[in-house]
Amino acid sequence: MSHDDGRAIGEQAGAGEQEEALRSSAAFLVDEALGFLFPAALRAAAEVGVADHLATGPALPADLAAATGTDARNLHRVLRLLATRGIVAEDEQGRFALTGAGQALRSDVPHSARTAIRMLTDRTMWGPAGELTHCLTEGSTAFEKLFGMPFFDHFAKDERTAAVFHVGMAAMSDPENAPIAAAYDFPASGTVVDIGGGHGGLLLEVLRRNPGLEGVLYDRSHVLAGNRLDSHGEIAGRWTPQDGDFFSSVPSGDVHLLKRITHDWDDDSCVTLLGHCRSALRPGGRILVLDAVVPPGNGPHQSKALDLMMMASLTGRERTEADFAELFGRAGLRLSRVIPTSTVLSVVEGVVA
Ligand SMILES: C[S@@+](CC[C@H](N)C(=O)[O-])C[C@H]1O[C@@H](n2cnc3c(N)ncnc32)[C@H](O)[C@@H]1O
Repeated sequence: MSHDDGRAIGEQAGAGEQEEALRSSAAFLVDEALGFLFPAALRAAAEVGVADHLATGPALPADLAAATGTDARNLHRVLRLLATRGIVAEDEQGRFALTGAGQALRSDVPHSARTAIRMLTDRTMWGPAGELTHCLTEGSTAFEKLFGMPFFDHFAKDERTAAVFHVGMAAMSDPENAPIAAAYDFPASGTVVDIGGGHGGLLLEVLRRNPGLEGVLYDRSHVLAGNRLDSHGEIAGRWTPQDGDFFSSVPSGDVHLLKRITHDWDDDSCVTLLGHCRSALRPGGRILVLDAVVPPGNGPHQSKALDLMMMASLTGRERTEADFAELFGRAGLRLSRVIPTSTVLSVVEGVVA
């Protein structure tokens, strides 16, 4: 939220007016600093499963507390803050109900955001974000300072955080997968390789829409174990899981998908990875980077926030179209098209140069 019209204080007339403007600006900044408590409340509500207990209708905090095994007075305080942002609404009898936005906090609805919220506000994300100053002064990731190893190495060693991350990542991706699969005109036949495909939600949508295609889900073995494709009989026999390290090699195919992969990594690592894709691409093949393209200007965009998560927890960054063109060029590829989708992500298409 922007506070004023962007004019510098000195441009506003009169000392009294200047002081008033500063008073109001200071109050604005304090409110902004307190803003971190909203995701904290959202996290708490997601953790204890408040929304699942509101699925059948409004409830008093005392009843909700009994159902969730929480402290009634403290739960009321959390709900009161969530109500200020339209997640729940309190009625005149003091009962809280889910709003339209709040429905997506339930676990039992399609595209539930509950596990995505738990992942995005987990201590593996929240801790490093609180150490952004380290990134500024040292120019390096805060994750390693706090956890002693790189982000994905930690998940390979710690089952709890791995489950939180990969389940949450699949949930965050879930509403994006069908629109992305629909936005691109895939070839009628051939092999699509989803590189770092996680639990496979995108590959599932691509294979469903394109019955002539086969797929490979490529990721670490502990991630593949949680894949969603096994439970979808309609694509049985048309896909294989493949375990590997994408910095060593990638499976060959006609279309390589990289969804929310390049933003995790620094430029040199991306060039290595894109180079492996280029070598493994069959003649006439394409690489589809599915990431946000940071728009110019001062307007808000999810990529500008996520970029700081990449800075704090990983070595990557969100990129502009020019950044992608440069990366592709360094890997012997040519950026052929950028196709916007109805999600925050675009399809950035690359072909062999
Ligand atoms: C940000 S997640 C994106 C997952 C999925 N593409 C999506 O959009 O939901 C990054 C994925 O890259 C995988 N990954 C990270 N390092 C890898 C490596 N060296 N080799 C293979 N996969 C890797 C992770 O396990 C994870 O599934």
